[in-house]
Amino acid sequence: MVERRKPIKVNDAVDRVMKFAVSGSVSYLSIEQAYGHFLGEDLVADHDVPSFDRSPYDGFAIRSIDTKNASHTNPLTLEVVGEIGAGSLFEKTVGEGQTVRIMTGAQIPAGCDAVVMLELTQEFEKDSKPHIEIKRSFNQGDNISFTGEDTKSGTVLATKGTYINPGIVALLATFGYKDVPVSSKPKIGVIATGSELLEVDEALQPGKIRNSNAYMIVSQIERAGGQPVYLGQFSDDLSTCYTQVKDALNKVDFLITTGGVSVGDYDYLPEIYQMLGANVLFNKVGMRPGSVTTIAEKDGKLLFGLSGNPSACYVGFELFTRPIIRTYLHSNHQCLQKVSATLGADFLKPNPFDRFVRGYLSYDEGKLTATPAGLDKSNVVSSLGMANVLILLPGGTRGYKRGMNVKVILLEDQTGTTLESFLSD
Ligand SMILES: Nc1nc2c(c(=O)[nH]1)N[C@H]1C(S)=C(S)[C@@H](COP(=O)(O)OP(=O)(O)OC[C@H]3O[C@@H](n4cnc5c(N)ncnc54)[C@H](O)[C@@H]3O)O[C@H]1N2
Ligand code: MOO
Ligand SMILES: [Mg+2]
Repeated sequence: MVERRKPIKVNDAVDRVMKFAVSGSVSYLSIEQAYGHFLGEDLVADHDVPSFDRSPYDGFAIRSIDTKNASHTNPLTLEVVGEIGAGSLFEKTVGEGQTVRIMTGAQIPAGCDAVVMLELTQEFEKDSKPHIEIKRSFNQGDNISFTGEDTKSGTVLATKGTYINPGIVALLATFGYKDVPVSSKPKIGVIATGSELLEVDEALQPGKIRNSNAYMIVSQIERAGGQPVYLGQFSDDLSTCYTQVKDALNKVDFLITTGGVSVGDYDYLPEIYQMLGANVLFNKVGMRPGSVTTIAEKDGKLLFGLSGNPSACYVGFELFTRPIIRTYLHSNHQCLQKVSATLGADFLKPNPFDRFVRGYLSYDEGKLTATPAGLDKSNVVSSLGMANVLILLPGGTRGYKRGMNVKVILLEDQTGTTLESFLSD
């Protein structure tokens, strides 16, 4: 009689795995390479931005006091005593009745406290000297971009573990990070098991399939921020698979295997964990797909035994491996975000287990709709291509009808959420 496995709840499973989460080290990359990595330390402004009062317009820097009585009927004439573009300085102090032609981004000259846009002035020559006419008054500070108005020195602009998007790259450059401290990516080994597996460039043969999981998982690792180390595909042979898994553990931070975790004659992973003396955290989860997901730990190193079925493999990775990767990268938003959406199609099949249905989000007049992406079986691959969310349908006796409110897990989001909020939502 085959062992009967006792399923645990998805949240308990996530919690058990996360007890073994560790953070990695910090290394340096040039700013050109930093995009797509994760900050290895807090990004703190070490100077005010801007670091000097500057003009937000092309125009004239003036002393507002001079314009006190200026109006349409009483135009004010000022002598233009200089001209500065961005990056240049006006070295003298501007005096009464004087102005300096100034370009966007240039430092406000000493003596001036406001800027008039070019369009509001009339330029002319008097006594062979350039002058302007202004027909309204200005207040102190009008049209000045003040020191520190963008950000003040000492402000934490992004915390350690933040995903480096193009905006973060702009901040890194602003604060002079030629070399950027980044979280070192965890090395994650990938082994595919199965005697039915063909290489991706092999022609189909009777009873065989191409190994899609390995390439899918490698991409999921990259999307999550890890560094995949593909170690190959192996036939269902106990001693080969054992040796491969044992050797792999010395080379990587975590190891993912796909296939061989169920109760079939050639499902060797449970035996391999036993031979390794690994501590199996669970081998059955109350979820579909991915109920056979098995996770073990050997000397603190996690072994993710993901299902061979493509959709089950995919979901198991996003729920259990991704938060481990993000923790390694120092993120405190390790888990994928959950948001509310309207279910876009009936899903009438009830199931005692929680379902994670591959779906896609659409945005209809500000309303989020999540629609199942295709056939919802754990052995299908076709529904994965369109999936950008997992629609969470809690287990129970009822089916779900179009229009109902559901939670969805955002697969492509980089912000994430805390473990606490993921588990409580
Ligand atoms: N008697 C039972 N049978 C099964 C149970 C069960 O509880 N009792 N669980 C079913 C569930 S649920 C799943 S999910 C699968 C899990 O199977 P394994 O993780 O042991 O994976 P395999 O047996 O190796 O393969 C399953 C399936 O996936 C295909 N596969 C495997 N590797 C790949 C790959 N790299 N790329 C693409 N496809 C792959 C393989 O050909 C099989 O079709 O077990 C059920 N059975
Ligand atoms: O682990 Mo299986 O995916 O529940 O189908
Ligand atoms: Mg099997």
